[in-house]
Amino acid sequence: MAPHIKTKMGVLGILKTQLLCHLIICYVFLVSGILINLLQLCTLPLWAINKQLARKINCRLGYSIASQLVALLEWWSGTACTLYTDPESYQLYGKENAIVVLNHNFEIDFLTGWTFCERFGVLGSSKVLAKKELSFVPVIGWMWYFLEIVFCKRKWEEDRKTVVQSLQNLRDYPENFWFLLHCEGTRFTEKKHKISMEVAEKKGLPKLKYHLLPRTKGFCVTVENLRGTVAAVYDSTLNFRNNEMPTLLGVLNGKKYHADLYVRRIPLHSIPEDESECAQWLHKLYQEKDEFQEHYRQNGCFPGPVTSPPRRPWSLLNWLFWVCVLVYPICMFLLQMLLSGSTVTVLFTLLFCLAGIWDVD
Ligand SMILES: CC/C=C\C/C=C\C/C=C\C/C=C\C/C=C\C/C=C\CCC(=O)SCCNC(=O)CCNC(=O)[C@H](O)C(C)(C)COP(=O)(O)OP(=O)(O)OC[C@H]1O[C@@H](n2cnc3c(N)ncnc32)[C@H](O)[C@@H]1OP(=O)(O)O
Ligand SMILES: CCCCCCCCCCCCCCCC(=O)OC[C@@H](O)COP(=O)(O)O
Repeated sequence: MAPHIKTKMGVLGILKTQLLCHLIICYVFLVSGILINLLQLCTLPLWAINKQLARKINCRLGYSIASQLVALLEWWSGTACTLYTDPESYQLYGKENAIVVLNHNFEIDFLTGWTFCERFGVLGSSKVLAKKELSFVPVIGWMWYFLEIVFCKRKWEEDRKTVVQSLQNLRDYPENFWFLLHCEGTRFTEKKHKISMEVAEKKGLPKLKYHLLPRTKGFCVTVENLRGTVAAVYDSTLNFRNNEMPTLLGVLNGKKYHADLYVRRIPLHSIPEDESECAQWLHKLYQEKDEFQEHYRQNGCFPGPVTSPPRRPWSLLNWLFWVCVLVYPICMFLLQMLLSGSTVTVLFTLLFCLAGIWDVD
């Protein structure tokens, strides 16, 4: 490689680890996010007049928030996303509603999931059965309120009514959506795995090596309420190459990961209607998922053909748009402070700028 190219890449790499860059990224995300949340609030009166139009507008607004984090993964960190799936199913991704059943092992599961949504054009309308606490997270949680995300307290007696109602609301959703379910209900840890396998033993269910015992209520109620609306279940298993445990901070620092996602499309009509049979079906699915994980450990890849979807420019363009809109005013503000003539203001501004440039490593 020519030395000047190597140096250029090195400079970019160093830039990605700089606190100042991180501060700018966070500032752009937070300020644009709050602005978009406010715009979403403005669509409230429209819901009464034209609900479907309000939903479509909110999908676009939601896209503008979520795709910034996606841009961070696919453009800033350059993380590669490989999809293992059969070509016939590939043709249908993004063109139908689906329930996505995904393992939950990594901090950036949600971001990788979003990245696949982006590549198949369903990012703005993507849904999830999420824990209630996430609805209070500024920007993302508030955005989710307008995107009709289904929240649960993970106490079935309290959730039953609200989850069913929220799922019923999605029956006439005007955009194709993927509904994500982490049936394990929480992120995998060795401790949780041990407890969950004790539950499996008590219930006479086969042990799982790589997954927690799935909670079946959420899955069964989702299948029941979205039957006729959703075409298939996408059984998805995610791993990262080289046993990496990726983090959001790693992504922010520009660290490149490699995600491998194995997806099987299972038509919804092949899933039993009876609740206990449906639960049994899910347990069997998780035993199969365990086998796929074993295959990955043994071979470093999933079975089946590789058909990686290309990244699209929209997430990057949206991000650059917000950077242009929001970085200029803050630069002007800092300049004004520096030119203010007040020693205290100038000192504080300089200190602030230096703190940003300072290399914490
Ligand atoms: C082509 C590309 C394809 C795919 C691309 C991939 C993805 C993209 C898709 C979409 C992206 C969209 C969005 C992504 C963005 C963000 C996501 C972010 C965050 C979400 C993460 C979460 O919040 S996870 C937590 C919340 N979700 C869940 O919990 C869902 C699963 N849980 C359930 O379904 C539960 O049933 C419930 C929540 C509905 C109710 O829970 P509860 O516990 O009250 O009731 P249960 O009946 O389920 O449980 C009690 C029974 O469980 C037994 N038990 C006790 N202890 C355990 C244990 N440790 N493990 C297992 N089981 C246990 C207990 O004995 C009870 O048994 P019974 O026999 O009595 O029923
Ligand atoms: C651009 C600058 C970066 C700004 C930071 C953005 C942060 C976005 C946070 C979005 C959070 C959305 C998803 C979080 C996933 C998550 O939290 O899943 C919860 C599950 O594990 C279950 O949790 P638990 O069982 O309670 O451990």
